[in-house]
Amino acid sequence: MDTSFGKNTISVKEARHLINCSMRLTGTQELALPQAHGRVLANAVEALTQSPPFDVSAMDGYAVLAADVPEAGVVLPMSGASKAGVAMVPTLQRGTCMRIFTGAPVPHGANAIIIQEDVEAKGRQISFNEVAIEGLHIRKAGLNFSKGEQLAEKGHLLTARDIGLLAAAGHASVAVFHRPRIAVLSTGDEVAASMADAASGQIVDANRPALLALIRAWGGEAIDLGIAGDDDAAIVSALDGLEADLLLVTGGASVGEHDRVRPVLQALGLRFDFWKIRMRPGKPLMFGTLGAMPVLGLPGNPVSALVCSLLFLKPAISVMTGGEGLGPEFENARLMEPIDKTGNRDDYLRAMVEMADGALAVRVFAQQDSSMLAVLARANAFLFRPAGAPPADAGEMVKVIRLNMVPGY
Ligand SMILES: Nc1nc2c(c(=O)[nH]1)N[C@H]1C(S)=C(S)[C@@H](COP(=O)(O)OP(=O)(O)OC[C@H]3O[C@@H](n4cnc5c(N)ncnc54)[C@H](O)[C@@H]3O)O[C@H]1N2
Ligand code: MOO
Repeated sequence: MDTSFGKNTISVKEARHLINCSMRLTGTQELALPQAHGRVLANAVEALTQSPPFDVSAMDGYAVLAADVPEAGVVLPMSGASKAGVAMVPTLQRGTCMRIFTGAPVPHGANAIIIQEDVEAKGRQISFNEVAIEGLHIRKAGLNFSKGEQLAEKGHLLTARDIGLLAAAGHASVAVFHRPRIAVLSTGDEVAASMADAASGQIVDANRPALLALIRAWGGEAIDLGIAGDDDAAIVSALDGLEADLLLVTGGASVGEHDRVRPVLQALGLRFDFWKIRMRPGKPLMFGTLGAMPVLGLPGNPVSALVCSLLFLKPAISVMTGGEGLGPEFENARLMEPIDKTGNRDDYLRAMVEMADGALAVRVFAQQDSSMLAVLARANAFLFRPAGAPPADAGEMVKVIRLNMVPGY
């Protein structure tokens, strides 16, 4: 634990571990399937029924016993029909055929479907222009899934595809984790809520809107605490009565005497786990707990705040909803242009990746200032360089994080 607030810095991995360890699992609730979209499953889900429930036809045509149509030119009388949705499965008499429609149960005694384009119907006499092969155009019972088969794992984020699948498997509702309640407070005398509110010398708050959006995209319930200026009373009042699973504060994490967040939180009883990590951008990240509530203090620079969100907030939300709290995925890419050596912090450089000769290629933006949200918004990747990495030439392999692989980022 760093209580000196000055010299010691910890690695991204250590910081993520400390943050994740402080996250508590939210409770669970049962939600009707359409409402469960985007939520995280609290239990594994099994099929309550098999699909299809019985052998069904995949085509409109005629059901036959394959042995009755061993060659083209056979003529069979039509003895009835099988339609989708009927309660009774009909029985096919040998030496006859039955009209059948897509999704209808295959009659007992039939084992092949000849599509209607391959027959000539003269009244009830059906002439087959194709040979019947056993199993042709039949979807066997349980082809899609069988009863009791596990269809989704605990911790899975439900997509629209899952919702359809679980409905087909007989579920009307599922147990999901509550959305973690995550509060966001922007700080700083210079920060205004909008252009209309901005006095001379102020800038418009970028971090709070972006963080609120990320919280929602990553499965949390966002609580907007607004903006507090650099004065103790405003910060205390913004936090008054707050009940949240995590508090995010942006700005005021650094060392200036106007950076009031840290001293105020400390006066309120915040127990610090760390302050400062070996990464760029995002060095002055702080983390601790205020009573039972974890508090993540993000740097005020917008790019720093958003890089830290990807590396720490997303995993933290995942832990609170039963996930493993892993960091973003790295992929290999070939450098298109040389890059400089890295300093004593891990670097997350704003970059562009593209496909070249079937593999990822990457180049970094010339401007990497952590205030430049315009560059971050244009970037589609971070190029990761570990602290102390030497210069790298065009053609060398490097690690990248593709931003369009991260939902909502
Ligand atoms: N002497 C030192 N100065 C600084 C250090 C340091 O180690 N020694 N670290 C620098 C680094 S790195 C960062 S990152 C910033 C972090 O500063 P704070 O977290 O205290 O943030 P502020 O000073 O309040 O703001 C920094 C920057 O970001 C703008 N900002 C703040 N909030 C918002 C917001 N909600 N929306 C848009 N922009 C925001 C603010 O106006 C400043 O320009 O400290 C360095 N300084
Ligand atoms: O770490 Mo600061 O976030 O470099 O700008």
